[in-house]
Amino acid sequence: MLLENLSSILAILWQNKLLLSLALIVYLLLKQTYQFLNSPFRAQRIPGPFLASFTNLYRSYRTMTGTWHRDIMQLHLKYGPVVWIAPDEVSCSDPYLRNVIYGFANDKREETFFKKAPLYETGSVNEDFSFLFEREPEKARLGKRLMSHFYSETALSGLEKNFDQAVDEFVQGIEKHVIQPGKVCNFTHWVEYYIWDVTAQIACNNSNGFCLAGEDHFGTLWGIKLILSVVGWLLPTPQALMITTRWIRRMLLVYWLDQLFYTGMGIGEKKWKVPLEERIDEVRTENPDHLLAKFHSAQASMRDHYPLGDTVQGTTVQYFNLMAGAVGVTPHTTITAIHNLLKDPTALSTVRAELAALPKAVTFADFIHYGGSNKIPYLEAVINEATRICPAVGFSLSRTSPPAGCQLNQFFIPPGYTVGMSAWAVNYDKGYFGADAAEFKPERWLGVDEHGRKRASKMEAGWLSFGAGGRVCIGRHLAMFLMVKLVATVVARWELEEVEAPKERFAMVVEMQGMMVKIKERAVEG
Ligand code: HEM
Repeated sequence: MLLENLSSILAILWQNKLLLSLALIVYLLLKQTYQFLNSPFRAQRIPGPFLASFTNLYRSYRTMTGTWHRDIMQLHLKYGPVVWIAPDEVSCSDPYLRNVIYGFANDKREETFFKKAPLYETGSVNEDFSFLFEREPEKARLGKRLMSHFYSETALSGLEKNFDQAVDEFVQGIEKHVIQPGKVCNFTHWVEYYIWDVTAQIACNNSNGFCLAGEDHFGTLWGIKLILSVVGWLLPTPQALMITTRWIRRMLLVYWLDQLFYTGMGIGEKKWKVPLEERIDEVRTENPDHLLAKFHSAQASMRDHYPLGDTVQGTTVQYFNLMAGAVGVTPHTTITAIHNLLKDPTALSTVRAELAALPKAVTFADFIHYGGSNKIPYLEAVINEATRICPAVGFSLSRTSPPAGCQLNQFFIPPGYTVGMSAWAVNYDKGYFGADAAEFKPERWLGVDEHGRKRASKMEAGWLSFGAGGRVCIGRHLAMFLMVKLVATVVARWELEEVEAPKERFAMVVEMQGMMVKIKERAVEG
């Protein structure tokens, strides 16, 4: 009887599409209302905008408009350090709570360890290990043990000639295509060309020639941005995971993914004629010291944990992680550093004086901390400050509240709910970084404070630009290397006149789009 009634209701709804849509809307409203009324966040009166506590659409809409990184700062200014930002998620901005959420995993910490939230799965497109999107702490630890040392200062220093080759090509490219009277160029694009060229250099010992040509071959850079934007838009939308599988997501992006790998491995437009596996074998056999060969050789050790994955896909996932971090993220911090130096003539001349005191162009040995002596502390402070003031990873680093739940100030977050921090909200905290937290001030990274503690250590213990704890960015040394070489070259050689300031746009990364400049040779005294 019940079944008969139900099937006749369904039949009526199916015949009347308007009624069906209305029924769906009523169902969703009832579900959201039930979830809202029973939320532990409501019971504890965690503050936040009503719409955000009721529906994910609030955050999705703000993400699509490209302003979420600034919106979340405003929410914290208005509502305090813990804010209800989505039906099952709170955001926290208090730097002192950073180590509660982003600790290290170990066997004894299962009850209190915060795993990456399910939304990270949105970026997973196959069965292989991905640093960025893996949620299981044990697997992430394995990946770090096997592969993060590829990105250590020492390992990267061994590839310095590849960085220098890309810098040379950048200089040649700017001299050939840009330095002409009155010519205005999109400098954001040029920094992207340089970082893409370095990436291909250190992974494949291959000169991709973007800088020499002064253009993005085959829409490759556009492809990386497209992939990151799509993933960024889908991250705050849990429905994306309900209606897609890894396979569907891969099929949606496969053209652009393959384009990236083939271009990175130096065969661009001939790509469909050469099987990916063959090309990887060629490149890694010829260049065993470069990153692609290392990604490939680590695959055998991953197989016990990823029996469904395979060596070619596993290698390309590592290459994608490198491209996303380097080409997707680092240009925008570099642009922030240069933009702020142009606005601050004193800082610019301090950097120039520091570089002029070096016997030759800056080398990694001039500034690495491990076993090295830092000869360019001010330039390093400029880059750190740019990374603090404009954290290019703009989304909340969401985690799942652990089996024991967690205490965030006066609020208890039960297990299974999502908690996260946005570097934009954390890095501007006046209580931690000072009343001038919103200002670009490299000096805050230098010297010691009134208690004799290194200022840089305090900054690093509070900021969130590279994440924190067990899932901290593995590419931060690479990012520094990329930025130091480029910023040093630009400010030492040329005068830049900013014709149009860069414009911020949030997708997953906060891009600094369209910094338009005129460039001319610099007259150096003596
Ligand atoms: C200025 C440049 C960069 C910034 C601001 C940055 C920022 C971040 C942040 C905030 C995280 C933490 C994500 C999370 O907890 O969910 C992260 C993770 C990561 N970054 Fe970076 N990154 C940068 C450059 C790079 C580069 C050059 C690479 C290249 C290898 C890279 C690779 C990664 C990877 C693979 C992870 C995931 C680590 C894990 O979850 O275990 N990043 N990055």
